[in-house]
Amino acid sequence: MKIYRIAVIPGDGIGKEVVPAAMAVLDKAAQVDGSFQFEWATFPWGCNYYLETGKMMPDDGIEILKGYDQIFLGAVGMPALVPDHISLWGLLIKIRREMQQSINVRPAKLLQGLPSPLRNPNGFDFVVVRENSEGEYAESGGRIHSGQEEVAIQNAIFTRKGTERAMRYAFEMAKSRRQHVTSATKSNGLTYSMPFWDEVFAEVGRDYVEIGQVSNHIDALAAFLVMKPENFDVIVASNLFGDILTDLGGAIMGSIGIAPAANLNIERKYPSMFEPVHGSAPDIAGKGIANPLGQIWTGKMMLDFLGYPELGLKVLDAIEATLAQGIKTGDLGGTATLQDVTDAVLHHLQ
Ligand SMILES: NC(=O)C1=CN([C@@H]2O[C@H](COP(=O)(O)OP(=O)(O)OC[C@H]3O[C@@H](n4cnc5c(N)ncnc54)[C@H](O)[C@@H]3O)[C@@H](O)[C@H]2O)C=CC1
Ligand SMILES: CC(=O)C(=O)O
Ligand SMILES: [K+]
Ligand SMILES: [Mn+2]
Repeated sequence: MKIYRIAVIPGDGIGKEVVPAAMAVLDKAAQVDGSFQFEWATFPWGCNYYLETGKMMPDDGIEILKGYDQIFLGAVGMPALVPDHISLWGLLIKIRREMQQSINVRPAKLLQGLPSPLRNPNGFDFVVVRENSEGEYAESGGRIHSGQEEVAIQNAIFTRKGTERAMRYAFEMAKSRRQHVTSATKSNGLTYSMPFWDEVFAEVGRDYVEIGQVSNHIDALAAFLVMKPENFDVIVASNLFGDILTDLGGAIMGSIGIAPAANLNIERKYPSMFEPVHGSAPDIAGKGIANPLGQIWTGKMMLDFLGYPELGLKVLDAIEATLAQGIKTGDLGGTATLQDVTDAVLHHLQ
């Protein structure tokens, strides 16, 4: 029997609730398949750990994680007690960087059984390929002076290597989808990074003449996702633009609580990390009412990456069957608890 050793980091807030729910679904999926099992190792890293030790994870945390096949993470952040830039950069973004998880794949589509808040969702089905290692999220800059004289500088870093890597990944993905890539730009406002981004998109695009290719400014693109989301297939975006577009992707599905994501080390040299789009949702944490579907769909993406796409589809079918039954948490307008939804998914997964 094949064993997958998965490092689990529930993290903070609702991460602690949705992760065990998704683990139960993944264990059931493994049972349905019958050829493999998960062996979970849970690490209590996050903001409570920080409040006790002064660190979000131990100094050898990255080395520990390298010993596992993949990482399954919930969410990080306890903004009332730990500043967000400390908590996220000390754990989530640190893992993304040090494990060279350079691509963040975030699908969004109209689900069976879940009406979109859009009047005309037109069966939209797109994937955002978010550059995940650089761009606007760069530890480059500083703060000087204080009071009225204070200055803050935040640099964005775009390398040819990182930019090209994200774009090639997007074009390759489009080959097995609907043959179209949209690039999110803002070259009318950002005078260095985005003209460079556009040039690299045009260059890489020449290797994929059979794939449709369009650039949209990020502001217009955000509006198009609301007005005609069906026009998009693969969207390639920088780190910040991709971050914003994918909360929007969740919202037009029905809730950011269902949006999944995968931080991929595409070279498969280090573990990849599977964590949903949403954060730790402090406003609803600890009540048992968080939507576990984003974390469960994220688990489906881990199954895909491990080489079980048909099993992954069964998980997505079970999610849709649950929604079609009307078993929905409060973010989707329902009254079901996290446990009700998880039980229904487990029931439908046969
Ligand atoms: N990848 C990560 O670990 C992320 C962490 N964060 C962190 O999470 C904390 C809260 O950030 P926010 O900006 O409030 O974003 P958030 O995604 O945690 O929450 C935004 C809104 O969506 C709702 N929501 C999110 N997930 C839900 C779910 N599964 N079920 C039902 N409702 C859900 C929340 O209740 C809240 O009203 C901060 O510390 C932030 O830095 C934020 C985004 C991503
Ligand atoms: C940090 C964050 O919001 C994200 O990676 O989606
Ligand atoms: K998350
Ligand atoms: Mn985000």
